[in-house]
Order: sequence, then structure tokens, then C-alpha cells
Amino acid sequence: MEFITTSALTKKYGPTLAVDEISLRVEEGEMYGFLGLNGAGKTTLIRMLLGMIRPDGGEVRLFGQKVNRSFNAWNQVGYLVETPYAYPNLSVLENLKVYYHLRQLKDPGLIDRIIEKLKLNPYRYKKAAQLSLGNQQRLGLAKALMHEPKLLILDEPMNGLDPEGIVEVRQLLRELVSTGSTVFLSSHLLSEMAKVASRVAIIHQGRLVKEISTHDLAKQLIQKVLVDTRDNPRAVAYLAEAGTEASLNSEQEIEILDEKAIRNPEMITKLLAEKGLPPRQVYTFTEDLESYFLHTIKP
Ligand SMILES: Nc1ncnc2c1ncn2[C@@H]1O[C@H](COP(=O)(O)OP(=O)(O)OP(=O)(O)O)[C@@H](O)[C@H]1O
Repeated sequence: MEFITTSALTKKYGPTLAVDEISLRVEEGEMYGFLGLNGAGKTTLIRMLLGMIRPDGGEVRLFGQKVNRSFNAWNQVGYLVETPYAYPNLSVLENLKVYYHLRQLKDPGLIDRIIEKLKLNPYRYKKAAQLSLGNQQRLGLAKALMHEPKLLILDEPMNGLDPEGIVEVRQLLRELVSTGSTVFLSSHLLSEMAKVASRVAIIHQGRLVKEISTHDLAKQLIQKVLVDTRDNPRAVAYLAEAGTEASLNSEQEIEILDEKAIRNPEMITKLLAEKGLPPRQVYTFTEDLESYFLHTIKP
């Protein structure tokens, strides 16, 4: 079953076409990524999915039902859009209680379970306004998830989280999908999307420019290993002798595009260490959305 269907969905702000005839289909059980640079139109589309703003053209259907005033399945939808906290002067617990009552929920255990799940226990009595951005984001996610919706619509859910928080939210989203939820999430971070979503729509200036499986997207991304030693020209020569093509980039770092090295960068470390040039730094680089646009989408 299609959980989200948009048909030629359009929104204008004056002369700006924020969303320009976007048609999408999200199937039940998918983790669907909505990827675009800042200002691409992600938030505008999400607001239309949630019935927060009216389209100027086209329509939205959730679970096959048209989103309008008589749409009656909001209890099956959880969402997080931009500023996550609603009541800055209330504590985390009070915020969740308000939300519990607003949603007319009937299972008091839900609040404790969601606090546990989002690791908000240490901040239970802290005012929302005093939380770090990452914990505000967790509180927003707690609200989105508390009523155990079938469909989650999340605008940049990784925003403000530290690397550890990103890994936790990533795991949480995967867990939700593995237990049958459907997730639609937006991001400007291509590498993050490639890790979580199964399919990705790429939008640019309001238009859908590509819909691609993350498996195929990963194959199209430029990856390389960057290495720094105390004598990079000599290291490049050693690598060439060993059959690994390498070159110096404009920063005079060693750049290796070889697939084997990308899969196993330790082999480079080992080889150079044996030649007396142990690397000071070895890291794998995966291009970002701007760079991907440059070689695929922009003419
Ligand atoms: N209320 C509004 N009034 C006028 N223009 C708007 C409004 N909301 C959005 N826009 C414009 O519409 C375009 C799309 O904005 P939108 O916020 O949807 O993009 P986004 O992809 O979510 O970007 P960001 O990640 O920066 O929020 C932008 O050019 C933005 O300036």
C-alpha cells in the first residue's frame, strides 16, 4: 500500500516556486529519504504532507486518503518539523504529558517508555529551553513517536545531534522500520541518507531531479582515501611500485581512488609503514551533496 502519494504538488511564495510539481510515492515499510540543499523546498513539501499549509496545485494522499480538513488518520502519523520543542518553560516530562493529553492517549506507560527509548531520563525534569539542541531534537522525536504511529515524517531529524546521537537516532529509525513503521525523512546530508534510507528523492530548487535506490546512489558517489606522510611524493612512488595508483592533490595530500584501498585503507597504512613512512593521517572521503550535484545534475 502507498503510505504517501503526492501528485504534481506545487507551492509558490510570490515568484518563488518552493515546490514545483513534485510527484512521489512512498510504500508501506520503506525508509524514504528526501534529500536537498538548504532552500530546496524540503520543509515546504513536508508541511504540505502534514496539512500545515495548503498546496497551490496538486494533492497529497496519506494511506490513500486525501489530506484535507476531513482527513481523519492523524493518529497514525508522527512528525517532527523544524523547531522541535513546543513549551520551552515546561520540563521534558511535562512537555510529554501535555502531548499525551493532546493526543488523548490511554496508556500511561507510553511516557516512561519513550523517555527510556530516547535516552531522556537524565533530563526528565529539565526545562525544554535549557536542553542542548541535540536533546531538544530527542524530545521532538519522543513526541513524534510516543503514540506509536505507522508513519513518521521527520524534517532533518539528525540536526544538532553529536556523532554519538546521530548513530543512536540512525539505529532507532532502522529499528522502527524493522518493526513495520514507515519513515519519510529529509536531510541535506547525502552520506547520512545513504546510510539509512532505502530510496532517495533528490530535489533541487523545488523540482524532483532524481529518485534512486541508495544502493545505486552509493555506487555513483565518488570515494577516495586521503593520506598524509612526512614525504608524500616518495610515498606516492612506493604505492605505485606496489601497484596502487596514487597522486598528490592541490593540498599536496596523497589521493587514492583504488577500490581495494577504499574498502581496506589499512593496507595503505601497512604498506607505507613497512617502507618507513607511517601515515600521520589516513581517512576515507565520500563526496557530499554539493559535489554530487556538480558531476551528475548540474549541466
Ligand atoms: N513562508 C515563506 N515565505 C516566503 N518564502 C518561503 C517561505 N517558506 C519557504 N520559502 C522559500 O521557499 C524555498 C524553499 O524553502 P524550504 O524551507 O522549503 O527549503 P528547505 O529545503 O527546507 O531548506 P532548509 O533546509 O534551509 O529549511 C526557499 O527559497 C525559501 O526561501
